[in-house]
Amino acid sequence: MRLKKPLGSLKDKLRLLLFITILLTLAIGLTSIGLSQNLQYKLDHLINKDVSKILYALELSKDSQELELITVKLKSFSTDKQRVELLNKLSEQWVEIEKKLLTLINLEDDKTQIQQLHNHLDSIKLATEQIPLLEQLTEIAQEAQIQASHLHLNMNLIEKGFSRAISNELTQLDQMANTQLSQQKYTQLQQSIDDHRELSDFLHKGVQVFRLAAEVDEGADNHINNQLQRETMRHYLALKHHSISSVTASEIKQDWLSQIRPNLIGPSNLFISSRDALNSSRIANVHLEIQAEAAAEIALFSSVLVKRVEQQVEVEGRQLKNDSIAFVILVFFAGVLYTFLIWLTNWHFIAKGIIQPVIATSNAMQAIANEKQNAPLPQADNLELQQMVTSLETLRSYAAQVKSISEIDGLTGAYNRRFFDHKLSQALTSVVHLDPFISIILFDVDNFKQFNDRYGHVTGDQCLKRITKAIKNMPEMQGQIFARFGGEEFIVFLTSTDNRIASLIAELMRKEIVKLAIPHADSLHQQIITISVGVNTISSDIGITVEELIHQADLALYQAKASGKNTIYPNYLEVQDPTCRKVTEFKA
Ligand SMILES: Nc1nc2c(ncn2[C@@H]2O[C@H](COP(=O)(O)OP(=O)(O)OP(=O)(O)O)[C@@H](O)[C@H]2O)c(=O)[nH]1
Repeated sequence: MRLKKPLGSLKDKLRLLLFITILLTLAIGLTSIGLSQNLQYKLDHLINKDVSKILYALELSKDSQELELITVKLKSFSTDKQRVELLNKLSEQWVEIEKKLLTLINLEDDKTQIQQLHNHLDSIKLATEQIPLLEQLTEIAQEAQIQASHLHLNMNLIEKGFSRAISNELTQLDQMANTQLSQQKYTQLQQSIDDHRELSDFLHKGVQVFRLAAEVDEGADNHINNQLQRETMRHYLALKHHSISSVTASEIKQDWLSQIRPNLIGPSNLFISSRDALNSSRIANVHLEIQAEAAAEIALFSSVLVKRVEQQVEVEGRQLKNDSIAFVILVFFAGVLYTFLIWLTNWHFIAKGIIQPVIATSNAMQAIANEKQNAPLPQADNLELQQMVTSLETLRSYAAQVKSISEIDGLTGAYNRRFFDHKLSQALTSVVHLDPFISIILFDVDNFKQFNDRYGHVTGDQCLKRITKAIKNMPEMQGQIFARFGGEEFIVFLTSTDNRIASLIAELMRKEIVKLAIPHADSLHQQIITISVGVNTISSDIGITVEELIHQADLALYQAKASGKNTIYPNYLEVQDPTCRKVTEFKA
């Protein structure tokens, strides 16, 4: 057997509705907050992280390029002050680059990128560690450079002095030769000519030495400078071993050789200084290249990072746009769903649970008030409504009882006088328009006082009940208003029934009572209960009141009584059939 589902309370349902609404509101609210925070986070990430990353990466690239520029300048500085300034700038630039790398590490989420940034930090460390060495190398290079320049200058001055002195000596020899020629001192002249030639050769060789020494370049390749050195030394040796017979020229020779020698052979001669300058600046340049390479790598990394973050920003921006659209759509549909659910729950709980039952109850009450006993009651789907329906059922039951009380005679079960009057009044109102005739049958139990007196009131009551039952069960009485008129008097009214038919029915009624054969010792008619019947008929075109109609029926009854009882007396106001008045025709 299927168990009936217990009804829930509307109050509980409304509480549940409130709970669901709060839950729904909270769910939608929390989801919206969550989604908007997610969007906010993404936006923050885009603006604060990605954009900052691009800015720092761009600055990093710029700083790295500046550092490269410093390394280039450091390869060709001219003064020591400039060198020191450039080296300081180099250190500062590395510090700046390091700071930006650290900021980028903080901004970066990608582990590979972070690792790369750390690698660059390591190369910065190496580069900065090399700066003191670079300082030394550039200093040595510069000193060697200065030394070489100094020697060049020295050689230049010696060359000028040498050329001037030898030229003077040659001029003097020329003059001496001219004098000897004029004096025709041919032997001496020959000696002067020889001395002049020797000195001229010496000058020529010396000029060769100076020319070669001047070609030594600190910027040139060591191979070239070595060749120059060999060449110079060869010419120097030739100069040194140049034979000069003149004592004076020989002294001049020795003097100039002693001046030239330290510059070419000394501990820090022109070639050594040039090589030192070249080598030191070469090593410094290698170190500067390493620095420049590290900077270039950082610059390259920065530009790649910028591109990558730009692409990331583009993707994230697109994603953010899509997320924003999705968020708006989601919130819109959540709102629609929320409204729909609120409407649905309201409809279910308020419209269906309250308004519809109230209307149904109102209709049911209206029906009860209109005495429609079979009117449907509302369908209960909650406890409160169930209580209301139960009350309505009770009310309907009470209404039915009241109706019954107000219409039915308590003893006999026939209609009562009030109901009869009401129905007759209605019939009289309608008969004017519809019924051609309306007849009243009024009967009274004969000698009932004596019956009561002899058999008692209880038996009298039973007698009245049997009479009522017998009359009610007559086929002719079906659908007719049969009422207890008062005491032992009963009344019937028959619509659309003329006096003749009504009289026939009245006679059948009288016979029905006779048939009952209720013993009545004091009756003059076979010592059984009998009735006397008065019939009154009116036609529809006669305006008559209920009281008058009944009064006429009462007069007919009186006539029946007066005629010896157990008889009927038909009265018809508009007499069409005179035989109707002949009471004897109906006698049993
Ligand atoms: N048992 C009983 N008697 C009733 C009831 N109502 C009225 N009666 C009695 O009916 C009797 C009517 O008496 P009467 O008016 O003298 O009429 P009657 O004796 O029938 O005489 P007639 O009408 O001339 O034949 C009274 O004795 C009433 O007490 C009732 O409900 N039960």
